[in-house]
Amino acid sequence: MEKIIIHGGAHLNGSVKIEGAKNAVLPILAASLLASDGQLELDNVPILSDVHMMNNLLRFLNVKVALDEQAKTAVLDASRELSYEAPFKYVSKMRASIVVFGPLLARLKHAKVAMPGGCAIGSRPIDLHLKGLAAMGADIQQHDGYIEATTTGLKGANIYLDFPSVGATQNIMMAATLAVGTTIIENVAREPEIVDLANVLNQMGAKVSGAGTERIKIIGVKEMHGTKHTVIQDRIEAGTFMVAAAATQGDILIENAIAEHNRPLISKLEEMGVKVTESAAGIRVIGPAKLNPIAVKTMPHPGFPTDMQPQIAVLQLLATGQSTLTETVFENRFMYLDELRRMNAEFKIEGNTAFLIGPAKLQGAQVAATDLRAAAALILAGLAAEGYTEVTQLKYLDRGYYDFHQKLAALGADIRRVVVDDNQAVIIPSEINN
Ligand SMILES: CC(=O)N[C@H]1[C@@H](OP(=O)(O)OP(=O)(O)OC[C@H]2O[C@@H](n3ccc(=O)[nH]c3=O)[C@H](O)[C@@H]2O)O[C@H](CO)[C@@H](O)[C@@H]1O
Ligand SMILES: C=C(OP(=O)(O)O)C(=O)O
Repeated sequence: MEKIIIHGGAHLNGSVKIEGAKNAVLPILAASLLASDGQLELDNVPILSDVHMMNNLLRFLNVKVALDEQAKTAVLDASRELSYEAPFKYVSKMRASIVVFGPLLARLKHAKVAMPGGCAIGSRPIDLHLKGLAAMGADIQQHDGYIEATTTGLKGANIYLDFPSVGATQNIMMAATLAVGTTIIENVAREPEIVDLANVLNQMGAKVSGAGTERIKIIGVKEMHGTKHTVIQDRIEAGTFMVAAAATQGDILIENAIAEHNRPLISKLEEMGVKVTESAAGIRVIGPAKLNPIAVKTMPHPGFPTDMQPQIAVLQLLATGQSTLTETVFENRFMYLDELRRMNAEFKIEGNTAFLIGPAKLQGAQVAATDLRAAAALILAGLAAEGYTEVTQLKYLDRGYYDFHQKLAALGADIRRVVVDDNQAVIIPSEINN
């Protein structure tokens, strides 16, 4: 087993570089399935366990995938005959694997994908994905833990999403690229990662317009081909380091972070009294001695991102006074708060709102991550706590953060990642970088 051990109290200082976005690269990797000709060449690929998982799934589907971990590039060739079936083994650990469904169906007229797994933050149904694909002429059956769809050929349709689901928008958008006729999707997700995917699709020969607005139009084309693309920066990783600076009275320049993608977080940090400056070099964040309490409510983009909810909670706990945190996107994303209670956090939860009582005098403890962003939040809490914090279940952290403890150590944190035996004795420092 591995764990991260943090001795809290350091004021983080310096600059940190942000990786390509997990939530952009995963659907873009899946989009490679649409190219019957040429290679999709990607730069700024984050080296994460989710990326390895998506690549393994694509390899199983007979896509040729070459990942260069040093150069952070990936080259994908889906010009060979593809398989239509994604078995449970390849999709069980990653929710995002469902985004192969739309491209497979569009390219092969047949897709069979096991119901995906992922972090336990909510029930995460896929009804909106399926409703959209059915409107385009897919015949969809659910059986034996699989969703299977066939079609004689997808046709353009008018689709309204009841909720601006990121995955449903991506799946339907990708399926529509090779459909006959025009598809209009309304009430779509507007996340920057949707825009990045639309840009790649257009470079691959698709005709997608409106990404980033509430309505996306896709005019179907006959064939798509490879292209070159640089994945956008990870706004959630950037946001996590912004909170790290704010929580430790630190001073961090988050290099190459895109402020435009992090407006709701920047606005909330400023409300708390954190100094945020934007420049061509990135975003500089200086944490004050005293933080103001605030109210935060997660919303689809451009609202406050649910993927920053556990991290901002740590900051709210450190603020002087009571803050509120309302989660409207996922129904079960407060599990990490019970772990923070071990570190002396005080809160109460009523419905989908947590009342966080500050200023918490956080103390080091042994805690276990319950999901990806919970892992980041527990580490942030450890940085601000008195004494030693040990965080386990690092498989969640590795889904979305590359080199996290090394990046924090380079900023002055007293943090290390170790392998321990069953008696919790340290065997060796971990060789793992992410
Ligand atoms: C790989 C990736 O990009 N993951 C992100 C993506 O997940 P993901 O694409 O799974 O998130 P969605 O936007 O689809 O889900 C948002 C909400 O809609 C619900 N829903 C979704 C689809 C559906 O068919 N039916 C339905 O009810 C979900 O249960 C959830 O409550 O967006 C989330 C919301 O910003 C982020 O937290 C995830 O990090
Ligand atoms: C919830 C997340 O990701 P996923 O949708 O891949 O589980 C996340 O990135 O915080």
